[in-house]
Amino acid sequence: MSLILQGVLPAEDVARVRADLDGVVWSSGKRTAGAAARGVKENLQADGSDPKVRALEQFVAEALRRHPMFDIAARPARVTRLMFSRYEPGMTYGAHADDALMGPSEDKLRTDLAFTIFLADRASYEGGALVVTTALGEQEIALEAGDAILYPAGSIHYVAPVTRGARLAAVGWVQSFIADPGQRELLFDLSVTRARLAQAGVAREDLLPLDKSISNLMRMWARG
Ligand SMILES: O=C(O)CCC(=O)C(=O)O
Ligand SMILES: [Fe+2]
Repeated sequence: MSLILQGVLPAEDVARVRADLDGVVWSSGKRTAGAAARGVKENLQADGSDPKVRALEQFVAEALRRHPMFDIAARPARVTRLMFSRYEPGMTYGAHADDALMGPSEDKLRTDLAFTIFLADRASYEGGALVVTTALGEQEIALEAGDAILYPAGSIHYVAPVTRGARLAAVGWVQSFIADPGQRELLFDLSVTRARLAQAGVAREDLLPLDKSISNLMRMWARG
């Protein structure tokens, strides 16, 4: 399941992140690419060892975790560090599926879901859509600054070449408590329905059997 998360960062926070990123060192994205992706990855990445970049990563990661849909869509057990990427005209990231395991060798996590938080104003660049292959064909995702997409890390996807301006984004990966996408979608549907029923005024005690089912399915399926 893929999901758009609207308004992960409000406009003023996007502006702040962008201003701070203006002053950092950018180097070839090939340094952080897995073996399979190295040949097709042509972008720039902010230097993750810079404390200023690290602070920005944390700021953006906290905003993502606070988004009301992130938790029920991803059921995150662990999240990688974020990477800030920049694509200037001619830059692209060719078709690939993400590595199944990421992180330092002693502490790898399984990448169930990938996310991209778009940071550049949509009108400020051309090209640069994230294109994800789904059962229904290719889906092009180019969102407003501050919005994010959550999608299966195991899908084939690419970033279309940028033809004008600069595409700026933060990307990262999630290991979900619910590894199976079908089970995760089922829990998502139940949680969304629960929220809608509560909003429509259904009494708390009448929602208890549904709450019990959601938490017992979680208990049945969750693996840390
Ligand atoms: O920038 C994006 O939208 C996706 C980048 C990507 O596919 C990756 O870093 O593996
Ligand atoms: Fe990727």
